[in-house]
Amino acid sequence: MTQEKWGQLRNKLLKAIGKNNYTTWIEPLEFQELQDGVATFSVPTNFMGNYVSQNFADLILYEMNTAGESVQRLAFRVAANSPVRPSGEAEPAPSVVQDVTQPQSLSQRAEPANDALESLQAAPLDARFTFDSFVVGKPNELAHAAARRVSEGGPVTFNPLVLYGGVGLGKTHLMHAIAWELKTKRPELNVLYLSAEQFMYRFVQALRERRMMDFKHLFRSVDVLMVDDVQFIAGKDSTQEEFFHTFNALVDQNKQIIISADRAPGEIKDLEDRVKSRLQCGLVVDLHPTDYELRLGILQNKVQQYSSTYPDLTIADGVLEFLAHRISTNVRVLEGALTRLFAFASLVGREIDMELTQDCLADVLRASERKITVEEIQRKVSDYYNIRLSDIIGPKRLRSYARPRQVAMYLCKQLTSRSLPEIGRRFGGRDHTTVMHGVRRIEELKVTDGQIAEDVEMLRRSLEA
Ligand SMILES: Nc1ncnc2c1ncn2[C@@H]1O[C@H](COP(=O)(O)OP(=O)(O)OP(=O)(O)O)[C@@H](O)[C@H]1O
Repeated sequence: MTQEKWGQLRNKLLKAIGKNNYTTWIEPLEFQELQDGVATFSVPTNFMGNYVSQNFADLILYEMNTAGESVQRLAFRVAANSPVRPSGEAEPAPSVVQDVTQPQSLSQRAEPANDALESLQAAPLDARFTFDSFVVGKPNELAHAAARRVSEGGPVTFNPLVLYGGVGLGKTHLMHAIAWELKTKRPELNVLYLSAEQFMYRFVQALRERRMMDFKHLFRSVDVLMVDDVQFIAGKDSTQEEFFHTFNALVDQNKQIIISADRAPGEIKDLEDRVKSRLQCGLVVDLHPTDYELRLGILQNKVQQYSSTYPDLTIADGVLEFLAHRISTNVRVLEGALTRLFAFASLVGREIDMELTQDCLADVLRASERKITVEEIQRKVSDYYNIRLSDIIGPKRLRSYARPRQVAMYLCKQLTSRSLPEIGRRFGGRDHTTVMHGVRRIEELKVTDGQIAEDVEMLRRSLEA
C-alpha cells in the first residue's frame, strides 16, 4: 500500500468516525509498511496504539480490504519501536491467547489494565457481513428489522435482542452488520462482539491468571455486548454464572446486549433457567428456514458481487432458479455451490449452463435432495383432490379415487427411491403390477390430458418446495 492510498483511506475514515475522533486517533498514525498481510503503523504512545487497535482496527481493516489491499491485521509500534499487540487477527484457537507475532517480554508489557484490554480484543468482523449484503425476505424480515433498529444505537428499547435460527441462516451475518453499523454511526460506543466460546475462554484465562477483576471490569464497561452462539455455554456451570452476572450488570446500566443461538432460549438444553429467563426478557426473533424467493435473491446478489471478479462469465437462464429450488439446506451451502460453479466455469472457460451445473455440483445436489416420503405424497394428493387419505389407500375402485391414487403412485415412483412392491404395500397392500399399471397410465395421460399433466406438475412442485 502506498502512502497516497493511505491518504485516501484516511479521508474515508474521517467520514466514518467524525472529525474529533479522526484528529485524535487517526491523524497521528503513520503508515510504515504492508508486508505479509500485516499493515504496520507508528504511533506516538502505547496507549494510542491500544486505543486504535481496540476501537478502530476493524474499520481500518475493512476500508483497506475494500480498497483492494489484502490486510489481515494491524500492528502498531511506538517511535522507540516497542511493539503494541496487533489486532484484527483471526481469533486464536482456545488454547492460545497471546499474540503470536509479537511476544512481549514482561518489561515491555503495558500496565495491567491496558494489557487486559488488549486481550479483550474480540474476533474481527467479517467485512462481507454488512446490511448492504444481507438479502431480506419473508423468513428473515423481522430479525432484520430488529437488527436494524438496534444498529441505530438509539435508546435501548428491547434488551436483550436474541436472534435464533438453524445453521447458516444469517445470525452471524446480522450481528456483524449491527457491529459495523454501530462502529460507523456511533464510533464513541464501545462495541464488543465475540462468540460464547471466546467468552468462556477469556473467562477461564482470567481465572487462571487471577485477573477476574480486570475481566469483570472490562466486560462491564462495554456499551454494546454481542455474544454469538450462546448455546455453547450450556452445561458449563461457572461460565454460565459469570455470563449471568455480566448480563445483569450491563442490563442494569441500560447497555444493549445482542445474543444469537441455534434455537429458542427455552429450548437450549442444560442452560440454567435463570439464564433462559433473562434471555426471554427482551425481544426474541427467529430466522426461519429460507424460502425459494429468498434463496434466489441471495444467489442473484452473489452473482452481482462475482461479476467484478469474473467479468467474462455468463450464467444461462434457469440455472439460479434451479439452484434455489434444489439447494434448500442452508445459505452457506448455497453460496459454496455458487462459488464452486464460478471457479469451475472460469477454469474451463465455459458459460455456466445446466450441464456444467449438474456436473460440477453433482455431490451437493445429491446431498441436498430432500427425502420425500410416500406418506407425504399421499397426504398432498388427497388434499389436492379433496378426498380422504383413507380413500387413496383403501380398496374403493371408484374413478374419483382411482385416478388420484394412480397420480400418487406415479409421484411415489418419480420422487422416492421406493420399489414398486414397497409402494404397493403402502397403498393398502396392492400388488406391484397394480402400481406399475397406475404409473404407466399417468405417463400416458400426461401426454393426452392437459389437466392431468398440470395436476402432476403442481403436485410435484409443491412436494419439492
Ligand atoms: N439473508 C442473507 N443474505 C445474504 N447472505 C446471507 C443471508 N443469510 C445468510 N447469508 C450468508 O450465509 C452464510 C452463513 O451465514 P451465517 O454465518 O450468518 O449463519 P449463522 O446463522 O450464524 O450460522 P451458524 O449457526 O452456522 O453460525 C454467510 O456467508 C452469510 O453471509
